[in-house]
Amino acid sequence: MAIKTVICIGMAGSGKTTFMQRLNSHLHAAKEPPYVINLDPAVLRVPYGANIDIRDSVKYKKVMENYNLGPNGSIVTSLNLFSTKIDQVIKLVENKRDKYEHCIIDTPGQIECFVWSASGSIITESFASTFPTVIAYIVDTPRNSSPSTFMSNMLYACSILYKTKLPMIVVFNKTDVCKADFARKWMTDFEAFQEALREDQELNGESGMGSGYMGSLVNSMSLMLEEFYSQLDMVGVSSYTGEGFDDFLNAVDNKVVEYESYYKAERERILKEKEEREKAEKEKSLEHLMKDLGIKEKVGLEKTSNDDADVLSDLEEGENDGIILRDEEEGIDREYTFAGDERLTGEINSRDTPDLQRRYEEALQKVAKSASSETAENIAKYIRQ
Ligand SMILES: Nc1nc2c(ncn2[C@@H]2O[C@H](COP(=O)(O)OP(=O)(O)OP(=O)(O)O)[C@@H](O)[C@H]2O)c(=O)[nH]1
Repeated sequence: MAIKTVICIGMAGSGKTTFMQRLNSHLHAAKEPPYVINLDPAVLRVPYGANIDIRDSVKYKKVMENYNLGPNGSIVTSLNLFSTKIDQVIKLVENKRDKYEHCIIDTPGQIECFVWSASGSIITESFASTFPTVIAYIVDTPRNSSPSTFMSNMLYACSILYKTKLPMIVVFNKTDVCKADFARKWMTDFEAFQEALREDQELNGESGMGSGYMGSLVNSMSLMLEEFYSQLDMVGVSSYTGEGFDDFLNAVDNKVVEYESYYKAERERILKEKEEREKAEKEKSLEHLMKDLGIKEKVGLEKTSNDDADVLSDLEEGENDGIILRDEEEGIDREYTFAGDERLTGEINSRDTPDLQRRYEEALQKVAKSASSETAENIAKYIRQ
């Protein structure tokens, strides 16, 4: 049986980590313990037992020092370094398919570092192409009770939905402080949202968010979001009390069915199209090259392909698979770490290893796009010159 994967994404402070902790204990109580992954390299304390923790592999502070980066740059670089090993992570999770029903993943609080980075896409894609994967978008309910903040958050969720092309559940967290009924109403009844906007304007006058330019922008945006809302499931939960977690798990099951029946086929179609486009481009570039060289027959086209280029991973399969003890006591044995791979941990200075930067960039490039068409284009350009 395929492991259902839930990737938790949300604005800083929305309660992702607390949600993960509660979900973990909820599944433990139901005798279905999940496989847990932490992808936040900057978090100080992980209050749940993680089976895979990025902090074991990449030392966030060392990356900051060695690469002269600020906090966000270091998070992105740590994720980049980690993503070069994602195939091994996927293999590990795959090997657990008989033991676990769910795999839950926590992501960095700096949402853009994950959602809009190349490594974030690589990690998400890798999971989504192997397991039925669902995005849980965590929202801080009390902070989103004003129509304009709500709208901004929904627009962000919308961009994530269209970026990842994965089924999404909007999780209104902290319902112990503020119930999520208003959100459900706003998402299903356009008139109710308009009414809330009007009330906001009356209450706050010109200084209110529902007034002036902002008001008309939010108004027209809410029309556009109707289509987006129709693709979503929403649940209200409290990570403090555990309220709503059964609903959340039901929503995950619904979305997994949706993933299998719609998203999977759609993803495969997009990937196939992309592959065909790249193949056509590659052949076109090679044809140019042959023309420039004055060779008439298209000899050895396959040979010039870079398909056999070095694989990302330079660790042998199975290497470092041993159980490693972590910094703090979490009551669970971590199953995987890249500790010992100095390039990842940042234990050594990049200046001492001149090829470090190059290998890192190469690895990313190989994943990001097919190198072969680019190589052919470069050769053709060079010869034309
Ligand atoms: N009342 C209430 N507070 C909550 C709930 N969930 C989280 N919090 C609080 O919200 C704050 C942020 O929670 P975190 O779990 O650290 O949020 P996060 O999204 O992981 O934070 P970053 O990783 O820093 O972005 C903490 O003070 C939590 O105690 C909840 O269900 N109810």
